[in-house]
Amino acid sequence: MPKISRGKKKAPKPFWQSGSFIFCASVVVLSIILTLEPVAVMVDDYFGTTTSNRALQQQHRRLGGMNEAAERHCQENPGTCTEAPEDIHTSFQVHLINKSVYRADIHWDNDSTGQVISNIEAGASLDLTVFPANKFFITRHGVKEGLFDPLANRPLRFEPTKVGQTFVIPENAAPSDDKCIDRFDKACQDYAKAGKCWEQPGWMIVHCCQSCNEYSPELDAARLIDGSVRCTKENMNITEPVWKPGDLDALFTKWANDPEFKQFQPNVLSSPDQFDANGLPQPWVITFDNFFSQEEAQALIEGGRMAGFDRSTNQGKTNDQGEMEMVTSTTRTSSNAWCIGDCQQLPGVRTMTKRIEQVTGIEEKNYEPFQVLEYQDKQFYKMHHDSEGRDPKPPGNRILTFFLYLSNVEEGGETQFNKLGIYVKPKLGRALVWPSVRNESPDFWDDRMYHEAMPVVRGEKYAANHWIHLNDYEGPNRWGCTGSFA
Ligand SMILES: O=C(O)CCC(=O)C(=O)O
Ligand SMILES: [Fe+2]
Repeated sequence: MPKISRGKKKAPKPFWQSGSFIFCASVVVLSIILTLEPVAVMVDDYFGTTTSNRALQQQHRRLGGMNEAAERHCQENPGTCTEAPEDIHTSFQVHLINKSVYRADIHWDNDSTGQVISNIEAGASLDLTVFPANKFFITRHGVKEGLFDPLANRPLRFEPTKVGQTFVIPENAAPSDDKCIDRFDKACQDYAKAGKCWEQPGWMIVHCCQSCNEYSPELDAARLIDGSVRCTKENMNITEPVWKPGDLDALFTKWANDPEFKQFQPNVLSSPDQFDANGLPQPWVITFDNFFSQEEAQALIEGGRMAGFDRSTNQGKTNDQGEMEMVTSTTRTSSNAWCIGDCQQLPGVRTMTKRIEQVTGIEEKNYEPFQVLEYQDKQFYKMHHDSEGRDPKPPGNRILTFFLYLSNVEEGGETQFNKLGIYVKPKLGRALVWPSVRNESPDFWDDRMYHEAMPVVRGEKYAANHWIHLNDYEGPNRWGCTGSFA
């Protein structure tokens, strides 16, 4: 199911609720009960040859009710529960070689929007375990932009039929020159017919341009597919930024001094009253040590689980359609989930956002959805900045980070501001707040605000980011103009 930005949409029936899946799951369970030894051997075999698929696993877990053994089999053998094979032993291995210059994702074609089962580096090869009738398609890594066979001008697809087959992503495979195409045949037609092109224009234009042209011609998807045409500030109605010079200082000063904020236990860790070695005023960093309840923290953690925690990614290059490639991060080993859809509606999540709106005076439309973070043993996030010099995208720079510690951590997991020498210990209920821009120029970053998450030494760390932008974020996000569809 696609992550259509921030809105709600009726999900297509997942495959594990289909008759064929139930049949498949029953076969797995029965095989395990009746012939424990061979099935165990077979599953062991699979471990070495397939990449476990966390997203799939989490979807299964979220939906619940699935037999544990069947669930494990299907998780560890991505793509194997798509069709009802007559006999579970009919699975077989095929070989995939990537001669292209692109790192590619392999999607199991589920007749919807596909399910990533593995990825393959440029120049690498891979063994895949598949079942008869499984179909696959290939995209650039991290976005669903299909790789095409340029000679045939067709998306690259493969449909294994026998053991040992080798499939090749050719040297000159590349995204199609024609950008106004449907990335998914049936799903695009179905969504466009159901009026989704206007409901979720960004996702639909980028993924289903051809169908939007056909079913909602007045949207003019063929023109808007070009990110530089679609995402202008004029089109996005971006007018007044939420902060003018001086507003940043005024807000933090109020937090530090006004009695109405005492209930949140403000604690100033750095402020312009202090001076650095060059005699320059220091930036603001503040904690509110009693900002939210345990129930609210739990709501965000649960919401994160509902949305599905995935290994954290960074944003990579932007393509012509305005999508940013998601690149698995090496500087960040944690997992995160975007609190969208049902998560966003949880009462504890609503009250948290409302409180942040109240204390900042900035409306929710300028916020990214909560990003919930999960750090297990030894996981970290190396030094980085939450914003960039001058962010040219319509929402503009992230101006403020509201960072919420959703758990206590036995040891480690501090947030360190590398240039300021400040360490903040995780504590349930504590909010750490800092600006990413300068008081005198809120559209430009403050390069002193580099920070990092120290490795968790003992225990687990849960936390959440609420990033606030200078301009409206919600509108540009709906139109696919923020670089991603989270
Ligand atoms: O986990 C932390 O302490 C900081 C995380 C962070 O900086 C981020 O997610 O951008
Ligand atoms: Fe950060």
